[in-house]
Amino acid sequence: MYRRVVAAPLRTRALVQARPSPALLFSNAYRPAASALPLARVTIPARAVHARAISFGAIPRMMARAFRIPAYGAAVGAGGVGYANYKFESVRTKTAELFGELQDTVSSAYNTTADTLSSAYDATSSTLSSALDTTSSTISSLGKSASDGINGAAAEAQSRADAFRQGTQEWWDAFTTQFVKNEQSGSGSSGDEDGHSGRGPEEPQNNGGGEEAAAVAVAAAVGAKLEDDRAADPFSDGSGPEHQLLQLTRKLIEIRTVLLSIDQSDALKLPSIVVIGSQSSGKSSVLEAIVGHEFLPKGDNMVTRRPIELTLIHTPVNKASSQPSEYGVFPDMPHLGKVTNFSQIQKTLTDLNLSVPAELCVTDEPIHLQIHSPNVPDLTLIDLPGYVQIASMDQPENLRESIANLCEKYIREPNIILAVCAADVDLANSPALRASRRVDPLGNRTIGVVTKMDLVTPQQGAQIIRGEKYPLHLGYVGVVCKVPPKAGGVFSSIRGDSNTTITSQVMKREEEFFGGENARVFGTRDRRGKRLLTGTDTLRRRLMDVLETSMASNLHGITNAVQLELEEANYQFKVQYNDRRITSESYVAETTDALKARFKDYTAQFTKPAVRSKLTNLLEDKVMDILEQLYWTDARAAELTTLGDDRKLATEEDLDSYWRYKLETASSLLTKSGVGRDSTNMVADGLRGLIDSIAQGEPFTFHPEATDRIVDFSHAILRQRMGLTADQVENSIKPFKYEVEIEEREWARGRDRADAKFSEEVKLCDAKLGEIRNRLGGSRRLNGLIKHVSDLEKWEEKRKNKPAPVEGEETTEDPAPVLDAYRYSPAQIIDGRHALLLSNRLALLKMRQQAIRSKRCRVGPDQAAFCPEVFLSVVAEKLAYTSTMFINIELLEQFFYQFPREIDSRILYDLDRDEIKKFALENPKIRQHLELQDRKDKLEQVMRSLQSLANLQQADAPSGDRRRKDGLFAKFM
Ligand SMILES: Nc1nc2c(ncn2[C@@H]2O[C@H](COP(=O)(O)OP(=O)(O)OP(=O)(O)O)[C@@H](O)[C@H]2O)c(=O)[nH]1
Repeated sequence: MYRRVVAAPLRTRALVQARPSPALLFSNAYRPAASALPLARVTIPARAVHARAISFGAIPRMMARAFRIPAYGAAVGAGGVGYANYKFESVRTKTAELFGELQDTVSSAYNTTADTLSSAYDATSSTLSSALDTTSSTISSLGKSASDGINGAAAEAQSRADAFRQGTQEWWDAFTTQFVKNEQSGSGSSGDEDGHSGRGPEEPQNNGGGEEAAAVAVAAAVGAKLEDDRAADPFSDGSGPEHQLLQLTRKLIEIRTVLLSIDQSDALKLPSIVVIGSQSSGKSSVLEAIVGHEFLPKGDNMVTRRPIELTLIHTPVNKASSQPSEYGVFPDMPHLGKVTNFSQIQKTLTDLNLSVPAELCVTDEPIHLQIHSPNVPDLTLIDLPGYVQIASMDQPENLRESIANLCEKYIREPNIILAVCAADVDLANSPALRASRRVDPLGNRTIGVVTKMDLVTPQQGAQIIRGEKYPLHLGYVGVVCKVPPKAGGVFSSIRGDSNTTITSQVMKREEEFFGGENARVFGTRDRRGKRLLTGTDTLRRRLMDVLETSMASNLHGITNAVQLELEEANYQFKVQYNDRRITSESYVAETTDALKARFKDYTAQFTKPAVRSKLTNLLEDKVMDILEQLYWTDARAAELTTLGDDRKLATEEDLDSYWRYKLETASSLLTKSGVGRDSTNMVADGLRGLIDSIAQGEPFTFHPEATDRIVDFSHAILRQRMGLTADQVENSIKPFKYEVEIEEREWARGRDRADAKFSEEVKLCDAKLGEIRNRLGGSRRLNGLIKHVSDLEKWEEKRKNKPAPVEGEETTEDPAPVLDAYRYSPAQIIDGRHALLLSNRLALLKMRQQAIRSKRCRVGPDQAAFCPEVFLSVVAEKLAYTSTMFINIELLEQFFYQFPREIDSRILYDLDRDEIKKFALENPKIRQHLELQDRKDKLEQVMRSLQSLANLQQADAPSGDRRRKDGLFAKFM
């Protein structure tokens, strides 16, 4: 169906024309000089070697296809010669038609062939002469009539085209080489390219004549080369029509995979081959024979529970590459990578199947597996759970129905059905055939595979695959897929035997079974005159052909559907995203940039004045605590205010040492209160709050894991810096623990701040008192309650201070102020106690505020003992100032430097491709954007592939059209 045109070099053509015609060669008259041949080869230009890779393999294959010449025919002997005679007639007629097409190819291939033959002749030069003599005498003994026949056939061919002669010359060269070889070895191969033995009873058994010899020779040359080619690469990737066919199938399989990843709608589906059959009918054995490895789950406990979508990808052997040429890939589990061990593939498949709970038993969630191998054809196959007759006790009741529904879903159009039936079970009972008939009554897309042919007699087997009882348009193929047991009863398999695949073992066994004596039975034809199809190899090739044809016939519909989907996707992309393309990577980069920018904005809260002010507030709160602890609770507190008003006391030196020590204690309490730790904690808490707030805003609400990461690493930075910072701060304020020098200006500022702080405190107390007042219902009630609580406390005090009673003396108890007890609830009593405290505190605060505002406190730092509030406020400010400097250097600057870098390294660079993708898809808006973009891209990719397929078909138009115009599956009619 494909034609290649290769221009032959002039010198080569001349050489071809110098060869004798086949007619002459078959006659007794021709006696080639043994020495002349090698001499002739020497003249072939070296560059012609290059042509071998392109065209040498194509000739025998095409010839074999065209002539259907059995390679086995090469066996020299009377039987073989008889068969050759029969074939030669068809050779003679078909060659004339085909040589027109083949001429150019053959001519160009001449260089290569001649080159090959040259070396072959060199190697056999010593025996060539005698071999040719033997040949000639054999031909001679076959009779003159045969010779005439040959001459006639050749003359007819010669009259049809000059080119035919040139091509024939080529074939003669091939023939002579092979013939000599066969003469020497006395052996030949058997079977045609479809795997048939080609030894059917209808074939003539004529044993004599030169025609037979010619046919034997051509068949031998073609067959041997075909076998050579197959051995090198059974699904050749070389040039030539088969290559194009494979390209077409492969491209369609690629397209199918992309389409499946876009969506599962039926409109965008290219066909696949679905394997159905009852349990133990041999489905797995057939698939494994096709793949060449034992890799499917095995076991009694219904181990196939999910559809296994198998994509076989033919990969040519690349000896130079260190990469494995044979491996499996689970696309849904990329972390597994290339699995080269097929036992591992089997284990993974078993685990994936058994992950379906026993109570469910089957599910329609498929497992995807790709197998790359030089030994597999490009195919897509779906293995389904086997039909069961009745569910066992531990299986769900509706199992039969579930499996049937699952198969029903997969055998819908456009899929091709591979209905597997065992030969030893009546086809009438085959659930696979029954299911396929429902959806494909004519069997237009059903291939029957009859397994276990060895379990019935050849006659019965042949009868089944004739398909007369249950006809299928695509027919039946009989196979024997059980791998022969090794000595010791163990099935031989690929494991531990790298040179033998299951395929070769199965093929060997099938060759024995369908060949030999059984060849008479299986070599017959069915009612439509078609050969019975037998053997796994035939099945493989048939599947390739059917899949390719089916896919190609779906091409038009798919192209239209893809075009429509693409237009819609383009429109949506324009409308929704204004054609703006994004990637997961760009989204991550944008997000981290935004995070850094937001972080920078927020850091404005951490300027030095801002931190200083916060620290000052912290320390002033401490000051208030110290004042309360040392002064406000001191019974002599009022005394200090009075002393301050005493004009006789000029400086604090004139003051009672009690107040001077008190001031020192207060100063010490403040400077030794853990300022380093507290101030560092305060700033670090501020930073934590900042990070929490920016990491929780959009878009991080969609990325909980990333948020946790940010929080974790920012906290880690802080933890790392905090100890050091606290120590540094503590060291820096150490001098203030011994001496505090105060300037006038500082004192004045401290006084103002102390005054303000007291005002604040007064306000707070007022507010609290106001709350209690409101709760009680007015000032009168508040005052009454305060008085009552005060009396109560006095009574309690008195009672506490009362001396212990002397034994024997009568004791008298002062009555508690119970009168008002019934007027207040316990909660009000508690409020009353608070109110009493607050009013006392208010009185004190107001008194001390007066002191702070007094003339004395305005004088300056030498009056510090009179005005501890002002002094402590100044110290607090100094501590805050110094602490801020060191916190800024040791903590803030470090954090501001490290945090953005950590964002880059922990989010931007630390994520691998999958994590980046996962991150982007977490954001629903981005996911929609990416999904639409991905869909559009894939549809465009599919459109491009479809376009290139159209080009491929156009390039192949003459033969391709011929086949297509006959309609779907025309080649199998
Ligand atoms: N004699 C003979 N036995 C075969 C042949 N093909 C398969 N078997 C045997 O039949 C049994 C079932 O074969 P499988 O390939 O596991 O059948 P299956 O349809 O995949 O079975 P389930 O996965 O259980 O549905 C195995 O013991 C095979 O060895 C054959 O051509 N001849």
